[in-house]
Amino acid sequence: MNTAASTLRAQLASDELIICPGVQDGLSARVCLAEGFKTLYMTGAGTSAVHLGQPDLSLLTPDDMVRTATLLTSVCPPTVPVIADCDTGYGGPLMVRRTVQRYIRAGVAGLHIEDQMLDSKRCGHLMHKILAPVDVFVARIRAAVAARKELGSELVIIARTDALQSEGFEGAVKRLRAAVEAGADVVFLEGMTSLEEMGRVTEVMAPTPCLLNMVGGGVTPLVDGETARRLGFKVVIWPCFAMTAALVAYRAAAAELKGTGMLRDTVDGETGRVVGGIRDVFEVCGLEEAVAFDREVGGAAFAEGA
Ligand SMILES: C[C@](O)(C(=O)O)[C@H](CC(=O)O)C(=O)O
Repeated sequence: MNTAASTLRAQLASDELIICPGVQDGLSARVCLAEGFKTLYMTGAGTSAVHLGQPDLSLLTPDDMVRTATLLTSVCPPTVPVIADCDTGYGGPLMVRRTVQRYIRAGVAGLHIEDQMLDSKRCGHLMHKILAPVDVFVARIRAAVAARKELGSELVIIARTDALQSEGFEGAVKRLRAAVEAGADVVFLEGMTSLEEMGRVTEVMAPTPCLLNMVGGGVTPLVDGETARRLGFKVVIWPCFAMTAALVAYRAAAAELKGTGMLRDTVDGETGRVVGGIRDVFEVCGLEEAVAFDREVGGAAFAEGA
């Protein structure tokens, strides 16, 4: 049987650039599936902002993350793998092992583990990050690799370093090399600040595939898919995609409701349907398929439709 992890491995082995929108809830995932994305990214920042209403500052627990992972994998077919943020692994090697195994059991196909300190961990595009010593980072990667082996999983392990800010390019690359030696499949240099750095990391880390993190309003210049490919990247994540789109839309709708006491429908000129109306939302969430399934297995509740 093809698992999501084996699908992700096949994507990594192909010529295609893997572009992953960042999602943190069922609706944002459904919208991306409908748009035809083949891989999704579960963002910690988005999970923190959307589920907790908190900034990306080490407030997430493994339970928060496993819950989000489970809801995402439950709406994705195994042909659409989910790559999940695993932050620092949330503790020492034993906690990393437990977390990684919970992610595997939740159906996650790939995850990244970083080298910030657990108690001061923050979004990689904020300042004054504090790094864990390299041997602590390597132990996290080794724990993830061992956890994968114990479950006979094909999970893709991505090593992320946040060392660029404090140790410079060479220091960061040293950490990535140590992580690859420990068994990481993909590397992620966080917080790059120039196209030059972006091209250099893929060159020096080859043949290990590199992940590029595109954060709106962050420190890394934003590039399109073609440029990312030309710079040598294999995976690109856009972690803020769903939360940014939601924030902008929430603000506009909140201002309208507050200002006028009502929200006007937007009607699609072609179909006459209300854009974002309740039927639109339910259909993105699989209304038709759910009704058909119920009918096919002999259920009577939706025999006349819904
Ligand atoms: C990739 C990331 O870890 C995430 O949580 O999605 C964040 C993104 C963000 O905070 O905007 C990061 O880059 O640290």
